[in-house]
Amino acid sequence: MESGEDYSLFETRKDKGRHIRRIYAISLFVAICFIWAYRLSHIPAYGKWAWLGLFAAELWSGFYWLFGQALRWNMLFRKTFINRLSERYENSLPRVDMFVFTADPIIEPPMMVINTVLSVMAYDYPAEKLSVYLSDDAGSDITFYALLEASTFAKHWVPFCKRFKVEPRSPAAYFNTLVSTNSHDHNHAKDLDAIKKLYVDMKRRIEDVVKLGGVPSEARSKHNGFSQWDSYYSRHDHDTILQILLHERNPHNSKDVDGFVLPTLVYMAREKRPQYHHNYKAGAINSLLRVSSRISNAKIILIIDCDMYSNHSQSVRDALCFFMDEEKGQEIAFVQFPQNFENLSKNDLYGNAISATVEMSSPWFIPFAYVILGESSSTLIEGLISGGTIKGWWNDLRMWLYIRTSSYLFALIDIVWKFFGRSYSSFAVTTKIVEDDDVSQRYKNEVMEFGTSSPFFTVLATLALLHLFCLLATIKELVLCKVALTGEKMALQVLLCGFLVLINFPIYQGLFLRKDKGRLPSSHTIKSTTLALSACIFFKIWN
Ligand SMILES: O=c1ccn([C@@H]2O[C@H](COP(=O)(O)OP(=O)(O)O[C@H]3O[C@H](CO)[C@@H](O)[C@H](O)[C@H]3O)[C@@H](O)[C@H]2O)c(=O)[nH]1
Ligand SMILES: [Mn+2]
Repeated sequence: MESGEDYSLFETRKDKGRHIRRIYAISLFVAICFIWAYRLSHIPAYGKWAWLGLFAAELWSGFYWLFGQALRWNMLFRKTFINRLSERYENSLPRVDMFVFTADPIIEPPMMVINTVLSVMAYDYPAEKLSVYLSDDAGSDITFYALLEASTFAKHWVPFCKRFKVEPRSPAAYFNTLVSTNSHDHNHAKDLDAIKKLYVDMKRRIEDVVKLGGVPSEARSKHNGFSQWDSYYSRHDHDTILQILLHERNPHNSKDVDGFVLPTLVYMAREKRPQYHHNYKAGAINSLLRVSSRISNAKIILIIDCDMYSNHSQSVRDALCFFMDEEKGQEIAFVQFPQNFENLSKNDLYGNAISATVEMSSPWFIPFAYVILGESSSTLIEGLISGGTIKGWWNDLRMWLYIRTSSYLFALIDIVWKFFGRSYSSFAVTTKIVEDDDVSQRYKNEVMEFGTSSPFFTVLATLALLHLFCLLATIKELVLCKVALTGEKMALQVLLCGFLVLINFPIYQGLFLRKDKGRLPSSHTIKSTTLALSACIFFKIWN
């Protein structure tokens, strides 16, 4: 057998710039050590505890940064050769089962779920070898209704994707990319209009059912699958609900409009009883493994959350390049695709928060400045290289600060609670941002999305208002010349507060200025203003 470079189905390359990257990382680490040394060698007599608090924060940020380097120290890039795969194996490709998970028709809207389902049904792969299973942990007939609609829409969508080599194959994501590009191809434009109309009609029907909170009896009577809900007691207490919507053994209802067979499509809500723990997604995977083994029994399984559509039609083939590589395939059991978050930020967020309370003229200022400037410019460059914008980078910086002051705080509270044997966490499923046209418009304009009500936002908004009050108070003192601060300290305070206010700007906008649906709910405006004002009054009296 041939072997080597020109034969393998994938190759692994090292990062070319790794030496520069490492030297840079080391220099940043040295600067961080200097910051720690400064904190330890300059402990003041007055305000000792605040100083040590800062040291603790910097120690944590420093270690956090250090752990992050583990991902960057030895970066590897992998490339697959799908042409070689199809040259050798096109006629003997293995079956692939695809598991999609959903758990709540409100938090995870059925439209989002079926867009994910459709994106994997339309993979560029022999359809008779593909099966899609939707696990619904809410056991919701609304989700089942949406999947039924999707099975009909797939008959048009899958051939459309193949005809025009559509990318990405989630209909919502694809239609979003079209806003700017005008099609010159007459056939394409005509078919596009038709498919869009089908999609919009389906979307309206599904959203009507969601608004209604149940499937109307007319729609129910069209499919006997709904009868499985007759014995349904609650989402925590029901029999197994299993419906095969598309299967090649049912020739009347398994082909697309061009007459080609579609992937198998199955809906499942596993049996649930209050006395047995369901074990979340892991429990659902377990049940689907058993069910799928009786229906399609593929040895390759792709697992995807309902909020993560597949953004490339070749993804299955990419994964197979690893599994089927003659030399190294035997050692590979698991392939992880990178995740891109569209409604958050393009990069993972990392960095450093170091309060620059050291005086600018002191040599100790250098490591502070180096770490802050060095880290922010490298994240900026990294962002720009991977196709981001300056505004996006600035938003990332914001998100990073927001996440650390809200979700980390809640995670800490949760851990403390758990330590005392209680669980406080009510977040079994992460809240998803519902994609509609307004939302995607705001996303394109890089406007932050709040919309939903969450205790996270109260914390964020209260802190943001405190920063604002702090800046106003400092400016007031400056104007009234009440305090004789040295120019340098004052400048730093204004700089720091000003920076925080700038970072928090979208929150003030969300609280007071915006009118759209993505603004902060007015209950938050009232709550956080009250909290921030009472904190101010409290400190005023206390001092
Ligand atoms: O009882 C449950 C709870 C959740 N899910 C599904 O599990 C997936 C992940 O849940 P989500 O709330 O979206 O969690 P995230 O924080 O977004 O998920 C991250 O963290 C999870 C584990 O905590 C991983 O499973 C995910 O892949 C990873 O993206 C979703 O499809 C849910 O529908 C279930 O099927 N059953
Ligand atoms: Mn998720």
